Amino acid sequence: MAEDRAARRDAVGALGDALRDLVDAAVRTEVPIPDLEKAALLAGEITQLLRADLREVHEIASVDDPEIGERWYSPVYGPGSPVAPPMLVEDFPDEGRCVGRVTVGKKHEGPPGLVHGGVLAILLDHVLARSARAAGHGGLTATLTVTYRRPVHLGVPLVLTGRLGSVDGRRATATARLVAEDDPATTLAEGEAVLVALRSERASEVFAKTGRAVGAWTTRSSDG
Ligand SMILES: CCCCCCCCCC(=O)SCCNC(=O)CCNC(=O)[C@H](O)C(C)(C)COP(=O)(O)OP(=O)(O)OC[C@H]1O[C@@H](n2cnc3c(N)ncnc32)[C@H](O)[C@@H]1OP(=O)(O)O
Repeated sequence: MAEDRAARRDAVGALGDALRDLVDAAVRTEVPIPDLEKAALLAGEITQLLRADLREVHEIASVDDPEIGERWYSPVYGPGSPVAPPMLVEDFPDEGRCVGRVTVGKKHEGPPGLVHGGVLAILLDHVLARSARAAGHGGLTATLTVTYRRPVHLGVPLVLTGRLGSVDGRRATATARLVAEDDPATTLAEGEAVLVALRSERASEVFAKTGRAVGAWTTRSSDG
């Protein structure tokens, strides 16, 4: 009997939570060497359990909805991803806007106590692309410009706002701003992007190995 997808999503999210706790502990621990060795053995046992049934790298997860673009293992927002911060994102499609909320922990540290700049770039890229997609202009990031204005500290609740700018054929522009939740007047970082929607025949080529429909990366008309 096919598994219930909602129940599987719950289980994937619970494993994601547990693994994120594990990763946080792994990058912060100062336990003695024998405990590190024991933890490595235990982690190996978990790996063996999960490897009993693996997807190929291009295969889309059974919990995903590729038409809408919902990805349960997204490194940005995926509930099942051990490496995602994860960011919670809310779409406001009528306003061409989306808002992400995230607190970045030790695993994404750059300079001591600060968030890695590459991690800020991925968070900005996500809200930039998503603000366009939510308004019906799905596309790949063609250019991304990040301006780092202030150091961003670990453990601080952050708010990222992406806004769709102009749309010209398959090309859209978007801007994004990153602030601390408790100091919304101070810009910590900004992003600008050009997003280009794939022609449908090109999308078929690019995503052929997934064996699935991929409407979310083209200019959308029917997927929702
Ligand atoms: C709910 C989930 C939300 C998920 C959000 C996830 C966000 C993730 C975002 C990403 O990370 S995307 C992954 C990283 N990006 C890529 O992999 C893109 C790789 N590059 C390409 O595939 C192609 O270069 C690209 C699709 C961007 C453009 O190829 P095309 O062959 O479709 O472009 P073409 O040359 O036909 O140009 C189409 C239009 O775009 C314009 N264009 C293309 N590249 C451009 C560029 N770099 N800058 C400005 N404009 C550009 C081009 O001028 C033209 O404008 P016009 O129609 O007005 O003439």
